[in-house]
Amino acid sequence: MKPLLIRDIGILAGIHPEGTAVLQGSMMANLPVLNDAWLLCANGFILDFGNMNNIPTQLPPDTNIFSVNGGAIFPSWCDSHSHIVFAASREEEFVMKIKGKSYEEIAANGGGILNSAEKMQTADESELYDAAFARLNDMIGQGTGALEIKSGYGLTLESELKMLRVIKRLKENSPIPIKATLLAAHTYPLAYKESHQAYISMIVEELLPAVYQEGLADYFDVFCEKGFFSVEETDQLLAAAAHYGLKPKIHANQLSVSGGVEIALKHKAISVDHLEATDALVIGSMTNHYTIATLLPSCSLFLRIPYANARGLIDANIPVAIASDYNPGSTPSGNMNLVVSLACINLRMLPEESINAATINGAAAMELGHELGSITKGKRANFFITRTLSSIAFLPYSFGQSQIEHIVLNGEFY
Ligand SMILES: N=CN[C@@H](CCC(=O)O)C(=O)O
Ligand SMILES: [Zn+2]
Repeated sequence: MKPLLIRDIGILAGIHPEGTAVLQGSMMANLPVLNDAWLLCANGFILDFGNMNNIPTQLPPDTNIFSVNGGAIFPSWCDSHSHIVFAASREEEFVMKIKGKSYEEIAANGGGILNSAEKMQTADESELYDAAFARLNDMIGQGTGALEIKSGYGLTLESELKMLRVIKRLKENSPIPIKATLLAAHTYPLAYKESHQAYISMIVEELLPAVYQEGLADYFDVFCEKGFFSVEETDQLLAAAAHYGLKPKIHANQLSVSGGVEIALKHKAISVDHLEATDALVIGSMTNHYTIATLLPSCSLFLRIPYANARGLIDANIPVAIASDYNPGSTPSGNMNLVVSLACINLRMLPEESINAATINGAAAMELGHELGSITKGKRANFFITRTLSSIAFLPYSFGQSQIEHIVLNGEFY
């Protein structure tokens, strides 16, 4: 791998100082930039950067020199919440929603997660892998440079393991870091509708030990919601997962104020995700914890549900990340550029706040902050190069229109 010097960078964005772990409160609006810059990468990492006035004259041998002619560079998006392993799309539910059915009504009639789970039972593992790899590739092309992927469409021992093995293969073959999350507690399979404890026992006594043995998961997730998993069931599951060293990243308060946030905080969750239904009490309970609030504005757009109270969370000094939630039901899109625009438009986050939420705070929500999420010396050289931008704000402002011209991963053009 040859060293790479990029020159004539109009805006080099996200040059957070070494050691910046996560941003909260007013710091979220601080996106440090350098204008008229160069950037040097070697062995897959960021070696140095500076102003064009001081471009290095002594370069490592064989350095490739590339001018971006005034284009901007941003650290790759760190997408900390996705469900990209699935067997089939669900556009029939999309049409049902257009005709007036709600997400809950569709789910209660065997659609939703159960619809995906039924198809997962018979899905071929290598076909699942190929389809997920194609989605991953699309996301990388849209600027994503780190990704979390959940199971949760298996809902049986065999199918959850099948999904996690697909994620493991994606991890092994992906050019970007991937974190795996066990989400067997996504919904109750029909057979367990009246015997929740039997399904929980399967997760605790069979699935968790098997997942641990094969090293298939980094995190544990529960959909804590009315009609899905109760607070008590979530508590029980998170305690069991902790025995296997799996920290929580949970779905909470998507459809109602569920108590999921408080139980996640009790178990020291890395993040609580969704929060479309969040009142002042929930925000109050999150202050003085390190748990990140991961907001998913494309899900609100697609389901026509309320948007999370990002301003309330930021004003209460809670670190906010944003992520795609790419899945076949509530968010069939993994485009983080759109997520960043929606965060500005509908979460009323400033462009700087949105970009930080999708980069450095997204990395923190996957415990990858030491290697990703900013343009910092020593970090992995994952970033994207855009056309010339009149300002940082132009990126989210030009919503739905890609400004990306090149992707660099591990210090090489992708
Ligand atoms: N809410 C739970 N899980 C997914 C949707 C799953 C589905 O509908 O397939 C979400 O994050 O939105
Ligand atoms: Zn989700």
